[in-house]
Amino acid sequence: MNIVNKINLVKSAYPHLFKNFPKTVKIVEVSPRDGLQNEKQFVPTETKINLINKLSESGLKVVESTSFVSPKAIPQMADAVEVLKGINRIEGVSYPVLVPNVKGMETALKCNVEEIAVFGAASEAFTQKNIKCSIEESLKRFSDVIQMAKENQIRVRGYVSCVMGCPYEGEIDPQNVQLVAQIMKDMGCYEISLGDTIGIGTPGIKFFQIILLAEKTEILFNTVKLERGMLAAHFHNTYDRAIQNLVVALGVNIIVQISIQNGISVIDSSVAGIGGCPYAKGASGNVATEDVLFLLDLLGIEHGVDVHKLCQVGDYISKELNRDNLAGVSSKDFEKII
Ligand SMILES: CC(C)(COP(=O)([O-])OP(=O)([O-])OC[C@H]1O[C@@H](n2cnc3c(N)ncnc32)[C@H](O)[C@@H]1OP(=O)([O-])[O-])[C@@H](O)C(=O)NCCC(=O)NCCSC(=O)C[C@@](C)(O)CC(=O)[O-]
Repeated sequence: MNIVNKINLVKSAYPHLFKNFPKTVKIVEVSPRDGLQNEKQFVPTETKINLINKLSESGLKVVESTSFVSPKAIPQMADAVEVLKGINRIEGVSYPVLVPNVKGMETALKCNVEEIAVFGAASEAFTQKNIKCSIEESLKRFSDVIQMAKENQIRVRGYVSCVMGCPYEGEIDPQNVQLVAQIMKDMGCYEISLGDTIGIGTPGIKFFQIILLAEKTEILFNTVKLERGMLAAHFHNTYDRAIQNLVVALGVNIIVQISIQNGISVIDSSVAGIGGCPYAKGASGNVATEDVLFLLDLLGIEHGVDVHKLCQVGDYISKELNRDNLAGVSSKDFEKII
C-alpha cells in the first residue's frame, strides 16, 4: 500500500487524529542551495538565476538562494555574489543565504540580503567536518553573526543538522538537539530547521504491536519543544521515508495512530528532489517539493504554490543537470486529487 492510500485510509477511519494538522504550511525551497551544492559539475550562474526566478514565480515565498561559504569548502557556491545580483527579487519573497562566519556575513551585507541562515549540528564530528570547529565554537561564531544581523535588521534562521543521527557519530540524543535548538533560538533565530541530514528518520513502523523500526521521528518531535510554529522539518529522502516522516512531523503518526501535540508548519524541500551535503556521506536528495505539495493537497493543507508551474521548474532543472527527476508525482497527478 503506498503512502497516499495509507493516508486516505487512516484519515477516513480516524478523522480525530488529523485535527492537529496546521491549516497552512510554509515551504522553504532549498534547491538553489542544498539542491545544487553537491553537484560535481559547476552549474552555470545563469542556470542558478533562472532556477531561483522560476521558483519565486511559482508562488513560493521562501527560496534559499546560495551560501556565503568558503569556495574551497563548497566550490559550487563560489558565484554566490553574482547569483544574488542577477535574480529578480519579487516583493514578499524571501531569498535567504547560508552564512557560517563573520566573513560570510560581511559579504552578505554588501549584497543587501534580508534573511540569512546559520547552520550548526547536534553532532561534534559533523560540525568538525562541515564547518571545521566544535559545537561550542560554532555557537560563538553564530552569536557574532547574529549580532551583525540584528544591527542590520536581517532575519536569521537556524539549522540543526544530524537530528536523527550522524554519519560519523551514529546515534544522536534528541536532548542534544533540543539544547542546540534552544541556544540558537535564544540567540535570536526566528525559526529552527531540524535537518535529518542523511535521511535516517523512521516514522514508526509497527506490525501488530511489534516494533519493526524505532520511531525516531516521533521521539524527536516529541522531545524538541520550542514555541509553536518555530520548528521546520528538513528531511532527506535517502531511504524513501521523507514523506512518511513529514506526516509524523506535521502532527500524527499515521501508522501507529498517535498524535504529536506540537507539530511543525514549516517544511524545507527541493524541487525534483535534488540535493545533499558534501560533508555527510549518504546524504542524498532532499524531499521533493512536488511530493510535499501533493501530500499537503491530499491533507487539505494550504501552501499557496502553483503546483503546475512548480512541476515545470522540476523538469527544467532536471534537464539542465542531466538527471532524472526524483519527484514521485508529476503535474497530472495533482488533477486526480479530489
Ligand atoms: C566555515 C568554514 C569557512 C571554515 O573553514 P576554515 O578552513 O576553518 O576557515 P578559515 O577561516 O581558516 O579560512 C580558510 C579560507 O576560507 C576563506 N573563507 C572563510 N570563510 C569564508 C566565507 N564565509 N566566504 C568565503 N571565504 C571564506 C578564508 O578567507 C580562507 O581563504 P584563503 O586565505 O585560504 O584563501 C568552511 O568550513 C566552510 O565554508 N564550510 C561550509 C560548509 C558547507 O557549506 N556545508 C554545506 C551546508 S550545511 C548542510 O548542507 C546541511 C543543511 C543546512 O542543509 C541541513 C541538513 O541537511 O542537515
